[in-house]
Amino acid sequence: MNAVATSYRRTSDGRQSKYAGTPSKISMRAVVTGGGGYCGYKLGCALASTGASVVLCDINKPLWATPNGVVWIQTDIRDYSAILAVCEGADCVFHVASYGMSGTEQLHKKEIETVNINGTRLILNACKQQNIPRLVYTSSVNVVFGGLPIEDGDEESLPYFPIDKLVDHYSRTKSIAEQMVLAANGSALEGGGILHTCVLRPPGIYGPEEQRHLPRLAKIIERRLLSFKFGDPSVKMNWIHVENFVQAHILAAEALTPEKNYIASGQVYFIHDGEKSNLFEWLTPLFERLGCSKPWIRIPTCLVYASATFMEHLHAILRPVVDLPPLLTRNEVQNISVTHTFRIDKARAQLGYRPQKFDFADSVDHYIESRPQPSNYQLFLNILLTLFVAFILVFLSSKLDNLSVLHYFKGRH
Ligand SMILES: NC(=O)c1ccc[n+]([C@@H]2O[C@H](COP(=O)([O-])OP(=O)(O)OC[C@H]3O[C@@H](n4cnc5c(N)ncnc54)[C@H](O)[C@@H]3O)[C@@H](O)[C@H]2O)c1
Repeated sequence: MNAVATSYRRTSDGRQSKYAGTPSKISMRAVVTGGGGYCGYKLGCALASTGASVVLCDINKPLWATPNGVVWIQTDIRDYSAILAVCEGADCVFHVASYGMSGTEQLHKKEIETVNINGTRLILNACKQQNIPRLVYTSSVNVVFGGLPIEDGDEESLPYFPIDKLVDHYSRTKSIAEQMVLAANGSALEGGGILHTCVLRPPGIYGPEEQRHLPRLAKIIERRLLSFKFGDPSVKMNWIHVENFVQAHILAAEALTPEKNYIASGQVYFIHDGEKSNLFEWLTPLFERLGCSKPWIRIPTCLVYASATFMEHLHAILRPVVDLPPLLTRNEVQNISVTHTFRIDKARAQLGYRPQKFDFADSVDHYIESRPQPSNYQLFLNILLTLFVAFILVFLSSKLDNLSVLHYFKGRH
């Protein structure tokens, strides 16, 4: 607890905020769960730069140095006594931590459920016990998108996608956690007062030093595993730059205060850059900077979906021996091949959210400049993987008509 107290005393004086619409000075004691991860860390640093004192609570240490006003405390959000200690004296919790969003993590059901559902429950309980009046929850567009097209959807008209029909544990658990957070809005705090909660639903996040999507996509492209494209070229999705993500979170926390009439209390908001694009077009700078040609072979989405199903099963069978990451999961195939775009009018109107313009190519440049060069062993592995995937695709093509999963997928479109 000393570390927390020390960090709180180190509250810096007000410096100018570079985040549009956010106050230039924030006197807040904030806890950021998942603060060791990309977005949580950036959020914590931005809060500190505006004068807040910040505790990053995460099982993992941030990859980057913590500036003045920020302290990292190793905390598992499934450990209630640890959370209680970290939350003591805080004014606002940004609950950013999650598990299982992409790649092989998506298949680790038990970890996903304990972190995303149980962890969220404990965080909410800690807010009530430690009299923390504000909680901003980072959710995901996946709570409403489950593989059926959504064009310019808004918060009021889109229902939750039925939980039992979501194909991945991450989306299912984010949906359950989001609903728990909203249900907790208005709960009594133990020392008097009320807990105000709100939810932000970002799409895919990008930015310099992003660790989750960009390095993985680059690897896949370099291994020529993305030599094919799938899905209709008119399919669109949104993205959000990490600085816009940060801006929205700071504004949401402000909008849970009496000064802002608690306007965000019990509300959900879609947030993104205010643009939509086709994934394969959007990735053009990455293909170019890696010196790889853009995919020109178009293969049926149902074939890719079948491969993803096969790879998920293979992963489950082999997991006791080796954790073989699937190239794509079913959820990722849906994300790429089905339009899902959202309106951000509500965030603009109620939070004052004003997304700044960013170029994905800048994040790619940053990645290319800072990454280590691939070794000969990695190049050899790339060739092996390319052959393996080619084999699976040929095998599945020959079985195409016999796979019931394809009939299922075809039936949805
Ligand atoms: N990255 C995206 O494209 C994207 C898209 C939509 C929504 N989101 C949401 O945004 C949030 C942040 O995403 P990110 O890209 O920074 O992810 P990230 O993986 O970089 O960060 C998540 C952090 O949570 C931490 N964590 C996991 N289990 C924990 C536990 N038991 N206790 C404490 N900490 C734990 C991890 O160590 C990690 O540092 C997440 O809630 C995610 O669901 C992300």
